[in-house]
Amino acid sequence: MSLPLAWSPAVPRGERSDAVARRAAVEPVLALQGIGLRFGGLQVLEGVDLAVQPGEIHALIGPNGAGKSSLLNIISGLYRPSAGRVQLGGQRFRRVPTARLARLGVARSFQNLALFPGLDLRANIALGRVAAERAGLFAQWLGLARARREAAEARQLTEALIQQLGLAEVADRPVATLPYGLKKRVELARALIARPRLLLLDEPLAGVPAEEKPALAALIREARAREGFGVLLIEHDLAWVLALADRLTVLDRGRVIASGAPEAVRQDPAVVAAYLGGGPA
Ligand SMILES: Nc1ncnc2c1ncn2[C@@H]1O[C@H](COP(=O)(O)OP(=O)(O)OP(=O)(O)O)[C@@H](O)[C@H]1O
Repeated sequence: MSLPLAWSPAVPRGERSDAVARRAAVEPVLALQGIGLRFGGLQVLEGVDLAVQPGEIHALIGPNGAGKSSLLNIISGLYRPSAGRVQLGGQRFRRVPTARLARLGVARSFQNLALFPGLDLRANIALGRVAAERAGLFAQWLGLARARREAAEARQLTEALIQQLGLAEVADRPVATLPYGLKKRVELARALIARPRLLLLDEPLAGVPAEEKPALAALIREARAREGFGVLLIEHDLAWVLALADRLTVLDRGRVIASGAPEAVRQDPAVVAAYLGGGPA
């Protein structure tokens, strides 16, 4: 028996680029060791181990209330785990320093869009670069060489992403006037402009019209192949998870009940039982 799901329409899975293969030889972009989380008497997570390799799209799935968002909040420093360590950018943390996330190579998109509706799309994307800039505001004000170089690079990257994500025709429009599917692309572009090593995506396809999902999923895969970053995503649309992810980790009531390639996980009896018992996530 396997999860009652049809495989999604083909997303080009693509060959992993040489750059991705080279980076795959190095350490994981994210490693969680023995993560536990308690809220009062509620044990939300317990003994969670998980690693994301460079160039890997890793999906975190599980029934409602399994602890997926809490785990993402721990990785981005919003929650402090009650046990375990998070390894990011070669460093191990009990609590990840949120203010240093960009410097640690992490970018995150949110379930509810966090865009500036009055600003045009180009400005929204460029803002994603600010946290990753090395030259401080003072250097920018002084017009120092490094700051000028970074500003030029940010403009180039913005334009490249606008092209790559198919946003050229709407680049000058205020984000508020864009349909939801395009707003999701802007949010993806804003995360990508920081050139992350780890991209955290919270329900990247939620609310996107069905006919636009294949294109958005393909854009995520293409960006990953081009840049070689690792992705950890939460997505409730399981058909798309199976099409997008290279690897799945399944949480149920705060514990990892399965981890592996999508086809193997899909047939795992514990996973089937968790979903059938609790209803699809
Ligand atoms: N800040 C908090 N305070 C208290 N309890 C919390 C907090 N955040 C999460 N929880 C609890 O932790 C458990 C896991 O919630 P979480 O949102 O992480 O699950 P999830 O797998 O993301 O669920 P869903 O798929 O429904 O979004 C739930 O019982 C939730 O009520």
